[in-house]
Amino acid sequence: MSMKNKDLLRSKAFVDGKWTDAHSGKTYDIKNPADDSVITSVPDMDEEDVKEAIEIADREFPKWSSMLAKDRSEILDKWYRLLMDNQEDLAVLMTMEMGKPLKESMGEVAYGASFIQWFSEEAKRVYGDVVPNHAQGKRIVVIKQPVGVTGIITPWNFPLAMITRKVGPALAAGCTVVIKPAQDTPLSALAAAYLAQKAGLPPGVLNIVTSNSASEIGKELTTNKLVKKISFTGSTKVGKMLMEQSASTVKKISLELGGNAPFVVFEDADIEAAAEGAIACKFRNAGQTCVCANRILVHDKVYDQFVEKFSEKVKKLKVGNGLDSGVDIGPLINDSAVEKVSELVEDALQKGAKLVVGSNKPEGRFFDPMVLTDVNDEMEMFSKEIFGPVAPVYRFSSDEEAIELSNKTKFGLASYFYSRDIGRIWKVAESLQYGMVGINEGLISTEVAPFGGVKESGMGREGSKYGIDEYLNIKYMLMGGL
Ligand SMILES: NC(=O)C1=CN([C@@H]2O[C@H](COP(=O)(O)OP(=O)(O)OC[C@H]3O[C@@H](n4cnc5c(N)ncnc54)[C@H](OP(=O)(O)O)[C@@H]3O)[C@@H](O)[C@H]2O)C=CC1
Ligand SMILES: O=C(O)CCCC(=O)O
Repeated sequence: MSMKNKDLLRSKAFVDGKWTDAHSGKTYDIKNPADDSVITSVPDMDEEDVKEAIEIADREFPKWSSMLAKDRSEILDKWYRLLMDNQEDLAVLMTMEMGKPLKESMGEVAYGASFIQWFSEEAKRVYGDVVPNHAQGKRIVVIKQPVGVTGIITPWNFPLAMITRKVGPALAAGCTVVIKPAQDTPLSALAAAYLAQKAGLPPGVLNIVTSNSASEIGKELTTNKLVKKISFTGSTKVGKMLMEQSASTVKKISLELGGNAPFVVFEDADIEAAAEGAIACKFRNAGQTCVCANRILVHDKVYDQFVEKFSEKVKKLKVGNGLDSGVDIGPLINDSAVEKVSELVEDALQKGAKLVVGSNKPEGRFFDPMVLTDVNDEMEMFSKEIFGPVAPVYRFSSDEEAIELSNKTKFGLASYFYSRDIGRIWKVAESLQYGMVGINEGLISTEVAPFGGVKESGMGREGSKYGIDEYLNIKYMLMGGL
């Protein structure tokens, strides 16, 4: 399968509305993780390049932010339509650079585009307030203003959606942006920028700096005084570092970091629905999402029944190159991801876990999806993000134990549980220390709901009516002498 519109494959960075090389002239290759074939190469930019992009974004900020919201909205809406008109080509490109099955890439393009559509609408609804006055002869008015130049750093697992759900609200609010996509997956971002330009986005409002020197680019974005906001999705380790660096200029920050999602099946659950939900939740993107079920916890009474049903479904998942039809699970992103998954499984096996489905012997970067039983909280995978197609199934025997095990982690992003008892549903949902809870549901991502975590999973919310606030400052004006 190949792309019809070859113009969507870009091999340069995008700065000031121009397709740009690195000052140094350096480039690096982008490879398909399924077979290591080189797709193209992109500029390997450095501190000097990103500094220039920041200055351009700063230069454009006054014009973009003072444009009528309705006009910004129209450009975003046009961009949304172009993304959807090119859904298939963008999906092929995404599968080539990232490996996920084509059907998931199609889904991600629609999901990614939905943030642009949603925020094209929200752009027109940035309301202020009139506060009842506290003293005679005075008036208080509250307005919201765009934060300013925004630095955006995104991961490889959702090469388009992680960008659009930051860029959508940022542009809608009136901010200009400098984006550093993941080094492995810059092509979806560049294709989206190409379409943004076609939609009429003025030069310099959206800039993409490609680089395989993340720390150099990150340092500049987080310490440059012209950047007023940092929005990051990725590992907790890097998120903490960026937070620390951003402290030097006290930037506003949004962090969407790692997760360790529990997926709890109570004894009164619809076991068939729970097994189906666990498949979607665990194996989406070959398990490489921060909201994937990382720990499946099942009540003792229904444990064997669940494992049997779930295992039957896992055995049916087809592994292969994401571009081939019918594939459910593609390759992992790179060799270090394969190594990390193997090590976590090996640690569990050594501590007594049983591998009941799949294999810990990858073929290249492809794993047969695994189900592990006899797992416990002493194993490393209980507390670490697996980020691979491995489903450990833990046992519990009371609601209290399920809640305690679920919350026994430094992370607090997504959680899921299955039950049909309304009293239990409220109690458990309120007790889970997570930003998001799926109840009898394994897929929770949508542009209309606030996505985000608590504890070391980060801060801030993306999508929904709340998402745009991350890119706005509140100002209050007190008028006296009336
Ligand atoms: N919450 C989530 O959605 C995600 C969580 N993860 C977790 O993190 C693990 C590691 O994945 P990985 O891709 O390495 O995640 P990282 O956090 O390393 O990467 C995410 C983004 O941050 C960039 N980055 C890396 N180091 C720095 C730095 N010092 N300064 C500024 N930016 C930096 C990366 O650039 P570059 O690509 O150039 O290295 C990428 O753009 C995964 O196995 C998973 O557990 C990973 C991805 C997403
Ligand atoms: O893994 C991530 O980085 C975000 C999860 C994707 C989503 O469901 O929005």
